[in-house]
This record gives sequence, structure tokens and C-alpha cells, in this order.
Amino acid sequence: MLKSAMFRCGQLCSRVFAVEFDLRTEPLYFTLSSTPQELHHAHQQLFGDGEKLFSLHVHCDNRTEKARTHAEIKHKLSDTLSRDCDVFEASAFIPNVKNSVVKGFFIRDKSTTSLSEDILKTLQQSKSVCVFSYKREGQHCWQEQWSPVSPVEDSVRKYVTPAAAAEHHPSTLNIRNADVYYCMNEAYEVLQECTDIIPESKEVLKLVDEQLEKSRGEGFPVIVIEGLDATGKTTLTEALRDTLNATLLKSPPQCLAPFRQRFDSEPPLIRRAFYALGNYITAAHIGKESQRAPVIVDRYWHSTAAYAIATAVGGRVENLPKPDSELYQWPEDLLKPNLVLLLTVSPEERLRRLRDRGQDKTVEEAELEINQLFRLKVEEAYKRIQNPACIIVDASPSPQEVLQQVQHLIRNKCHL
Ligand SMILES: Nc1ncnc2c1ncn2[C@@H]1O[C@H](COP(=O)(O)OP(=O)(O)O)[C@@H](O)[C@H]1O
Ligand SMILES: Nc1ccn([C@H]2C[C@H](O)[C@@H](COP(=O)(O)OP(=O)(O)O)O2)c(=O)n1
Repeated sequence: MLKSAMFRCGQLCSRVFAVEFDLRTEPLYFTLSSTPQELHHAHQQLFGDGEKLFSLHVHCDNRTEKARTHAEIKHKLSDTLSRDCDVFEASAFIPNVKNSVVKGFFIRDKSTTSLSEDILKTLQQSKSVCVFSYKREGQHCWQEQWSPVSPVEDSVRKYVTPAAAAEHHPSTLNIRNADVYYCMNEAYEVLQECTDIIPESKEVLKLVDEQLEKSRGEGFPVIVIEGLDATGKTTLTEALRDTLNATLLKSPPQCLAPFRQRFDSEPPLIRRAFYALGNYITAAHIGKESQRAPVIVDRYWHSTAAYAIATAVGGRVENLPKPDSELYQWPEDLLKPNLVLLLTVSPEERLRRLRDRGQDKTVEEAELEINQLFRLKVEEAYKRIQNPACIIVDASPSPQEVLQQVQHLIRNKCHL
């Protein structure tokens, strides 16, 4: 077992490591070399003197198993190491190479009781986890493979060498087909791979099979309303339904409601595949309903992609994929709406509306409230999505005024 762990660790050594040391700044990047290198000031802070330092990475050929192991470890680390240890997200990657990221964590143990070593001992037993330890000596720091019992045979000491910032934040390299899906089959296959561990996947796939999109001819216009929670989507879409005699649809569709909580507790790979498939079911409904009347849709692919990208990308707005990235392109096989409107309100007004509504918030929405960075990233990602891009609507005026503004836009753009 140690031999295969060695092989995997060997693969990691040729990569650049990124540690999200402080979410408001660039990650700290380093590579490894066989000769001692002087640490930069910021790296000296990360590799504190006299602290126990570890990094661990999850390797596994099976992507659903890898995603679940990573989520499980994250949970365990935050449960067990909350006191006296800092846990940072870390990744090992090859700059600009898609899908090269191996995700993991960096642990700085400030306890006097080797708090982290017990949990690392347990995690190390899994054949998909690879653990390194770091030793600081003055200006230098070296990394070696870690074993709780004895030094690892043949483990080579590698020196931490500060590296240049990556052009593309590492979290953007693995987004395609892991956080955002660009064709139905990719999302479908992920759920097929989960049927043993998540029996509900079979039911979701069955619903997708039953609902596959009927081809849509030139029917009535399809208008999507997007925006963060509490920006007024429900209020507006219901008013539009009534004033335009339109059909109101949602994504995820009602038939997936019984499964939503189950998939919300899964790691992004699986959770986002569920929402992606929801869009294809909604597309089938749109295809049918738009033959009869205009269709208003409450959330669609913009939401799926924007939330997924904002969650996948750690830290600052600058870390998002660049505005011209192909990651913002609409999936070729998903029915396109005629118009997408993004409702925006100031953070203060949004919080006021959330509070007035007094409803339970999803975990993600609770996170939005405390995490301004995340909210900014969702909104920025919404705005970068192309083909179709969204039109921004200021939704802070009264419901009646917002409705009038939107009716005006619909008349101009869709001739309704
Ligand atoms: N234009 C508006 N001005 C003031 N309050 C509004 C407006 N639109 C909606 N609200 C209120 O804000 C809250 C959130 O609106 P809602 O339509 O449920 O948003 P969403 O569907 O986007 O979560 C509700 O209490 C609603 O009554
Ligand atoms: N079409 C959609 C709709 C929602 N999602 C995801 C994105 C976020 O994780 C949540 C947001 O859902 P939330 O419960 O806040 O939305 P509502 O308040 O029900 O409008 O759902 C999606 O991926 N695709």
C-alpha cells in the first residue's frame, strides 16, 4: 500500500501547490526542488516556525468516490480540528492544464498535543489519501511524505520553492464537467455512476428519460428571470404570468422537489449534475408549453452555472474564470430562451427583504448573507454568461414599477 501511495505522491511533486492562506488575497504558490530555497515573507507566515505542518491530497480514479472522500475529509477536519489548528484549502496542479488539479488541504497545527496527527493517521490508512509533512529550518522549509509510524522508505526531502502566481486560479481548471456541465450526457453519466450509493439517482434519471425535450418550433417567447434569492423573482414571475397570460415554469422543476435536499447534501460533482438535469427537464416543459402561450421561467442555466462557478472558485472575484472563458458559454444542447433578465438589488435591500420574509434560508443563502465575496462572485458570473447574455434590471423600486420596467423590455425585445 505504501508503494502505491509513493507513486501518487511522486506525481504530486512535479506540480505547483496553491494554499488559500487568506481568502481576500492571492493564494500562496510554491513548487518543490531538491536544493534549499529562501522563503518569501508570506511563505514564512504560512510555514510558521515550530508548528506542525501537513498537507493532504485525495487521489482516486473513480470521480464520484474522489469527490465524496474530499467532502468527508473536509467535514472531519472542520469537526475535529476547530481549535488550535488552521485548515486551508490547498491544491496541486499543472499551470494552465485543464483537469490537472488534485484537491486537498493544508493543516497548521498549533496545539501542544499533536491534535492533527491522530486524524491524519486515520486518513492515511485510506489508499486514496496522500499526506506530506513540512519542516522549517530558518529561511528554508522542506516537504517529505508523512507516515505516523516510521519514516517512509525512499522518501526524498524536497525544498519548498516560492512560485509565480498562476494566470488562471487553479480552481477554474477543473470546472468543466465537475461543477458545470455543457451537455446533458455528461451530467447524466455522473448520476448513472452514483446509482449504487444514491438510489434516488435512478428515479431522477427515469424522470429525465420520460421528459426528453420535444423539438420546439417557432412558438411563443420564453423569458427567464434570474437573480439571487430575495431579489423578487417569485413576485415578478407571478405578476408576469398574470399580465401576459403566460405559463410559469421553474428550474429545478416541481417533479425534482422530493430529491433536492438529498442532492444538496452531496459534493458539487453530484449536486450540480442534479441541477443540470433539472434544466433539461424544464427545457422539455418549455418546448411543450411555448406552443400554447408565452413562458416565464424562474431560474434556469444562468443560476446553475453562476452558483456552481462561484462555489468552486475560492476567494476573490478576481479568481473567477476570465470574462472571455468558454466556461460561460451556454450548453449547445439546451433550449435557449429568447430573453434572460437578471434582477439586482443592493445588498442592504436584499437583506431587508430576506429578513422581512423571515423564511428558512438554504445553507447556501445563509452563507451568502455572511459571505459578501460569494455574493459578488455569483452576480459577476451571472453577468459574464454568454449566448444568451442576461439584461440587468434594477429591482429595487416597488413591485409595480419593476413589473412595468420588465414589461417594457419584453415588448421591445420579444414584441409581446
Ligand atoms: N420590488 C420589490 N420591492 C420590495 N419588496 C419586494 C419587491 N419584490 C419582492 N419583494 C419582497 O421581497 C421578498 C422576496 O421576494 P421574492 O419574490 O420571494 O424573491 P425570490 O423569488 O427572488 O427569492 C418578499 O417578501 C417580497 O414580498
Ligand atoms: N436552475 C437552477 C436553480 C437553482 N440552482 C441552485 C443554485 C443554488 O445552489 C440554489 C439556489 O436555490 P435557492 O433555494 O436559493 O433558490 P430559490 O430561493 O428557491 O429561488 O439552487 C441551480 O443550480 N440551478
